[in-house]
Amino acid sequence: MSIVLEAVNLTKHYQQYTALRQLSLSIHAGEIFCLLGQNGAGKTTTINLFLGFLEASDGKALINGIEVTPNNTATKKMIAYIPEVVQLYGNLNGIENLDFFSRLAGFSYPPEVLTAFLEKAGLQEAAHHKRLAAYSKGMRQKVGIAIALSKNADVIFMDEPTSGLDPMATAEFTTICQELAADGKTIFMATHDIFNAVNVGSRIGIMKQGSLIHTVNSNSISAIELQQLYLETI
Ligand SMILES: Nc1ncnc2c1ncn2[C@@H]1O[C@H](COP(=O)(O)OP(=O)(O)OP(=O)(O)O)[C@@H](O)[C@H]1O
Repeated sequence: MSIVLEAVNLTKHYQQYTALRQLSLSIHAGEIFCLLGQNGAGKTTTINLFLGFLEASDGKALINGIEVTPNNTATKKMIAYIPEVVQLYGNLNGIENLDFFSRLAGFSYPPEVLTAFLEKAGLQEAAHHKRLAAYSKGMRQKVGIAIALSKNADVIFMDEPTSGLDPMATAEFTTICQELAADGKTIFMATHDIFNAVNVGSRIGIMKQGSLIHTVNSNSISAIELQQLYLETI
């Protein structure tokens, strides 16, 4: 499998403070990588460096072998970002939001294709024509996933995707992520949800104070063991 995301000694300083310290990591196509760590451990900083929202102080972030910082426009086309709360237009419905945001990214699709993206993202058809203001957090997230699909992104970054989701919505979210990964999409998520990380992730990283301390394969560890390792690490 090809390496889609790569960090090479990736480092970020804010004045004297080091938020990310020499992160080296390779993530392959079809992987779901979950990054755990306490508040302030450096998870969002890592994502922001891959997104090109921040410039590295040292080292580099690469997407499909292309370094992010000097090639921001090219790498942005390969990725999508789903924040903790997906910002959409409350007075537009699901289809209209998807149409708007996919056009912003330079794509124009007929209604049946937009519908297919929403279905692939797990949004029930009955909701497609409802105004976003009536959507739950899980439904908004599905529109976010549909936008990522419409952009043809290879990599989807997610920040705290399961926070505030009920167990049913979390289980649905897990299934959708696994389907996306089976289609070859790469998912990188920052999360505090240890149980979900074991369930959905193919690999899990644990960060402490800007350093990646452990990476483990999810099939080699139980949720209880991961929780133990996490508590010993942080
Ligand atoms: N713009 C900034 N200026 C100064 N320090 C910053 C800035 N952004 C982040 N930091 C610091 O960098 C560290 C890492 O922050 P980051 O947001 O990456 O953590 P996190 O692991 O995502 O935390 P959380 O789980 O709370 O989202 C924190 O100590 C934070 O205060």
